[in-house]
Amino acid sequence: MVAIATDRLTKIFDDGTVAVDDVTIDVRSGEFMVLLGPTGCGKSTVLRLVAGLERPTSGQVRFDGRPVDDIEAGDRGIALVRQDHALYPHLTVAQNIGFPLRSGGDPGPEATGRITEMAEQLGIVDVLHRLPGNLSGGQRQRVAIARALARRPAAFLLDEPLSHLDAGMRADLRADLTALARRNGTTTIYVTHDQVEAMSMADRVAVLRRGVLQQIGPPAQVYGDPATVFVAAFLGSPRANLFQCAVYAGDGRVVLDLGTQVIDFPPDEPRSALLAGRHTERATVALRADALRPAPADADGPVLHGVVRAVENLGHEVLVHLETGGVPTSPAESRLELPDSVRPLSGLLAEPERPARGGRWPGLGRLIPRQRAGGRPTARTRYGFYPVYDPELPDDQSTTGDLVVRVPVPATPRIGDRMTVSVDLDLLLLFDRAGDRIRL
Ligand SMILES: Nc1ncnc2c1ncn2[C@@H]1O[C@H](COP(=O)(O)OP(=O)(O)OP(=O)(O)O)[C@@H](O)[C@H]1O
Repeated sequence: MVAIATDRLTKIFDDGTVAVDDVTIDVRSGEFMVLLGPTGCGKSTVLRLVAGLERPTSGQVRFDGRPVDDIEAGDRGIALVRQDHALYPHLTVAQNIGFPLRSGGDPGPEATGRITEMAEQLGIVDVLHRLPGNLSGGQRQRVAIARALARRPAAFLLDEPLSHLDAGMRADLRADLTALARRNGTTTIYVTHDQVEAMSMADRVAVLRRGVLQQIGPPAQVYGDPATVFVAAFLGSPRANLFQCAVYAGDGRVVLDLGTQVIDFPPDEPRSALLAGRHTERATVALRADALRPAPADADGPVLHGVVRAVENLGHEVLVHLETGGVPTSPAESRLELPDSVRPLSGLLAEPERPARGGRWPGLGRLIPRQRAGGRPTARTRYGFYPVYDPELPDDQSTTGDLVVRVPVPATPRIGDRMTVSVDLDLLLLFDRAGDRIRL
């Protein structure tokens, strides 16, 4: 099977849209690579460039190390399946699967054997004689996949092939497709905006945002060790809780100041020393539900307190939304770039309002949510606004000021209850104002 590489691939469309921006990805022979990102991030364009359906503005696509710029799409030996499966309506399932074999000049009996083999692998033997119009959406997509794989392509490209299907069919086909690709050892590039598909199917996942590659790695690594705040926010269900904070070190304490409360770090350890070196820096703290555990109100160690605002019962567990007074920034408002916000905080601290050294916690309580005319709370600090959230995340994926915590069903609290959660500092993720990870 072929190894596919994109080398500094860039695609700028005639209208000036930069769809793919300097993307370098190596897909190993036989690997299942998932391109993941929100709509419009350039996933399909990368796929179309690999397939030869678009020409790059700059950069190269290579198969087994050889540039394929001069090879037409039809001669690249790859199969492409999209969500709109485009079967021939007047041909039976068997004829559809066999179609590429016929045009490829395969002898009859061999083609018939291959059709049966593919139908068996995709669980559609029973419908071989039917016309596509008499199939379910899931069956049609299975036929499209069987047809694409029938002529043993060197690589298999799939563009959101499951997005039209209902949840049950999607889950079935997801598992079958992964097993099929692995069994045949086909190099596969699979495009999706669905993180569950990415996490469950990929050998490695490449996360794209606005045409730029954010991170590439095995799913568990990208989830657990995200390189950017965008990746942290995009992967995971429930979504990571993102809060603005300021690093504060003084009086023998190292804290992340969330405005109305703080996350304490034990003072005598290496990561606290690292953090202390960032004293007064503004950052984003990402807390996944995995990092939070209900705790007694007087628990030792780093904790956050809140009031239960909503309870989502998922059957096996409960997601509790806690109002903690933390400061989110809406995606729309994160576009704000006030002139102040590009000035280093140290400079601002040098100004007359600078708090006295060694005094009480001047940083605490400075991050106060303030209601603006538009009604949305925004970060209001003495240091100005704070555009740390990602405008690319659609509204339903953006965070509110809530902290979402998993709670076992028997311990379900009521709305209005006060709750304390302990914070696992090993799982706490911190990002600088550019959205890049601060590794502690
Ligand atoms: N032919 C074109 N001309 C101009 N702009 C284009 C063209 N094709 C795509 N784009 C733009 O390029 C960007 C990337 O598009 P692309 O389809 O690759 O994204 P995507 O991540 O696959 O999104 P989706 O999941 O919605 O398909 C988008 O802003 C899109 O509008």
